[in-house]
Amino acid sequence: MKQHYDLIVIGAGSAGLSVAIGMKRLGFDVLLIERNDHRVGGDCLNDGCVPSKALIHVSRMVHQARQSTRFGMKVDGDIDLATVMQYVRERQDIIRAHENAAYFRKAEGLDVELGTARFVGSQEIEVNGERTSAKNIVLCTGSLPQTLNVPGVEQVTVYTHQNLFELDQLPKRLLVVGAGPIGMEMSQAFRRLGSNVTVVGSDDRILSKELPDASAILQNRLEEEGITFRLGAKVTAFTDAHTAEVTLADGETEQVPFDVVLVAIGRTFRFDDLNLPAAGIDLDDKGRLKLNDYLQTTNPHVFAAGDAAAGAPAGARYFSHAAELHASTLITNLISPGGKPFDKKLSYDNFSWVTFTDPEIATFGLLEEDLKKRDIAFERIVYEFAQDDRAVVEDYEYARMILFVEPQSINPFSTKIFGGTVIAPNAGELAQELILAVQHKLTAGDFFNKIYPYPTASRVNKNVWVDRILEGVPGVLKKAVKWLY
Ligand SMILES: Cc1cc2nc3c(=O)[nH]c(=O)nc-3n(C[C@H](O)[C@H](O)[C@H](O)COP(=O)(O)OP(=O)(O)OC[C@H]3O[C@@H](n4cnc5c(N)ncnc54)[C@H](O)[C@@H]3O)c2cc1C
Ligand SMILES: NC(=O)c1ccc[n+]([C@@H]2O[C@H](COP(=O)([O-])OP(=O)(O)OC[C@H]3O[C@@H](n4cnc5c(N)ncnc54)[C@H](O)[C@@H]3O)[C@@H](O)[C@H]2O)c1
Repeated sequence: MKQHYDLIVIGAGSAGLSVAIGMKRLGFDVLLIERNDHRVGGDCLNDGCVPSKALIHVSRMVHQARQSTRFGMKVDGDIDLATVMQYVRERQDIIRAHENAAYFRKAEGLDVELGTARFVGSQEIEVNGERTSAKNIVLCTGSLPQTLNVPGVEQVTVYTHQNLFELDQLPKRLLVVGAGPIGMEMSQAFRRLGSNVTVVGSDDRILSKELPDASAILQNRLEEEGITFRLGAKVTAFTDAHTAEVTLADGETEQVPFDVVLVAIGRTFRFDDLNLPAAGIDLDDKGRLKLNDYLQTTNPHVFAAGDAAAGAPAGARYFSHAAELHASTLITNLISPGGKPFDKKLSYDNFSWVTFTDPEIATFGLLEEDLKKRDIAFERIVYEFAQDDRAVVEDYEYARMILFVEPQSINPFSTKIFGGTVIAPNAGELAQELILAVQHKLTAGDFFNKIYPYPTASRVNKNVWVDRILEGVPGVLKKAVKWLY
């Protein structure tokens, strides 16, 4: 470790790796600090995206195998969770082979220090008993699962995403507290692997950050798969190590027995070990880093990226690709000589995310509430997949696309998309064209004039426009065309 760097990055998760590698490749002298080698890759690799998506993959295979009994196949027996988790760990190890301290030192020439960093001055850090400083420092320290503080919780082994993937026996009864993305992805995965799953969610619908259409379609599918929901409800106590007292929406209470309880009720932060006061870095009233539009803390030399940037004025987005967006925004600003007036503000206008349930939910661009808040005139168009041949042959007619688009004008080909949601199998892939369309202001005509091979699933991206365009051609134009014919 040197005495001084151009940049110090604390935390080697999605955010820290993007900032550190990006700046190093641009020729800067960068120190990356992470608690220990096993944490390199952060939540995403170790106990977030990667293990959850590997588990979802296995559970989908099991589910599809069971579905084939409909066609006369004989499928029975139970899965062995230890073997499933072995697969999950193998997949993580493949990625870990190129996400570890030794690899980044050799392949990227990064200085990587394994230890817990703390501020000892405005631009000075102490790690492993040694001090170092930098022109700028980026906090990429992530977030933690919120804890469920109810009476009796001390008698319960509470699982969060941090220890869920250590389970080696399938719980017969899984209680999931929280109906957000972790709760929904994991409920379905465990249900498909064979657990009886009950979900307790405090909002009156699942995935309350999504459009109500998406919540309703997904809940219906999950109920068909056998998941039980208690919504508008809360776990108010644990009466013993395997029983939760749930207060329901109508005020009644219900005792819910369980073998394992997974708590996924959002994120929180702990900054105590960083000694932020030594660097003049303030927190906001929610305990998040106080940030401006440029991801700068109250110390002008210290910035934040990734989950740690949840206090940004643009809002909180807890995603690996949000960390990448923060990293590119920061790097652009750090290397541009202009200063504030020319710097890039963090914006989520072109942001998107996917919830990897089956069906998936992909949400992108400006949301309905953004459009209303900004007083932007829009129309909501809905495409039911029941009209699509591919959806019919593959049995997903329930799927739906909702787009927020410019109001119909004299030229129906010119309509642009502001944003929307697709709920369908592989919605994350179907939506990629739409995401590009939002970002590059493509028009209805661009989709209408594209020849989509029949019957690709993404033909829906054209079909959503067809009726609107044909009906939108002005009558006088139709008459003129007929007269000329
Ligand atoms: C179950 C689950 C599934 C998810 N699925 C997806 C998904 O499919 N797609 C998606 O985009 N997002 C997903 N996410 C969210 C995504 O994992 C996070 O948004 C992302 O990992 C955040 O990255 P980060 O770099 O900000 O933080 P982290 O990955 O948490 O990294 C922060 C690092 O900082 C280190 N650190 C903290 N303090 C110090 C210190 N003082 N000194 C040294 N090191 C320190 C920590 O050890 C940690 O490794 C999921 C999350 C969970 C929990
Ligand atoms: N596919 C993906 O990209 C993906 C997958 C998983 C997680 N993530 C990220 O991880 C973050 C954390 O996920 P999460 O699901 O924990 O958080 P979340 O905040 O998105 O959802 C938690 C849900 O729990 C509810 N809740 C809060 N307190 C409760 C209580 N006491 N009892 C019952 N319900 C309660 C909340 O109202 C909310 O609906 C998400 O914001 C998401 O960005 C992303």
